[in-house]
Amino acid sequence: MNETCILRTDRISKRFKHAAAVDEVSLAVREGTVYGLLGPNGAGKTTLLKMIAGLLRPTGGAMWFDGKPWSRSSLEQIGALIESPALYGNLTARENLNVHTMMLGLPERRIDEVLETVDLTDTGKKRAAHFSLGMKQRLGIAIALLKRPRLLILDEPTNGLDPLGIQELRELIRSFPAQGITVLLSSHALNEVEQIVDDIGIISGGKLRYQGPLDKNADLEALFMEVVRASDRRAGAR
Ligand SMILES: Nc1ncnc2c1ncn2[C@@H]1O[C@H](COP(=O)(O)OP(=O)(O)OP(=O)(O)O)[C@@H](O)[C@H]1O
Repeated sequence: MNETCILRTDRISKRFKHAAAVDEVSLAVREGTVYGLLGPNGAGKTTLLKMIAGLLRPTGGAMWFDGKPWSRSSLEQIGALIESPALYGNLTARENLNVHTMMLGLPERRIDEVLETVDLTDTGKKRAAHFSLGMKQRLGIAIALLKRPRLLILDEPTNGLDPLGIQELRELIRSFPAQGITVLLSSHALNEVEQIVDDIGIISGGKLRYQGPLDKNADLEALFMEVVRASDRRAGAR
């Protein structure tokens, strides 16, 4: 994959005490695509995304954003929703967004723009605590979009959503590349990912086992099982 990459990691690692949660992972996320990071529970997906989003410090390797070494200033162009969105339950969607626009020093009109993008313009006086899970996710994404990121990181975005919520989120995510936003998301729901992503990376035991464009005719589940089982066998043989 030699096209322009908005993000590259070069053998990035994160060790907690003596165990490597992420072990020399080299990701290549092409600009203008949706990249799906797949892996079983505990594979290292969240840890990897947290390093890219500046929430955890790598213990090894390097990261490149937009062709330059990753630095704190890269975060001005990286939006992230990792784990559940941090919302004020007693505030409306607009009020939640207002807190963030003030903190970021952004004009208030951004609020209307992002509400429109995530289709939450009509929630009026409803407080976030009373939102459905799908609405909370979309408000979390709206917050991440406020600063107009070029890369949006979403950790398990469809987790816990009902089929309608999943469908709405899928359409939203698919609309991002056309708006100049590259998406890097993690998931273990293969059938959902299959319909959203352009490229996939399969991670297990902290290592990237496979990376490439998703072949729409290929059986993703079979590929996933093969890659993860082979890595389990290698781990068992050690
Ligand atoms: N702060 C921490 N301290 C010690 N170990 C950690 C810490 N955070 C994660 N780990 C370990 O790192 C490994 C990878 O965890 P991580 O949450 O990144 O996986 P994941 O692929 O996101 O899993 P899931 O799909 O279950 O969320 C796990 O073995 C986990 O126990």
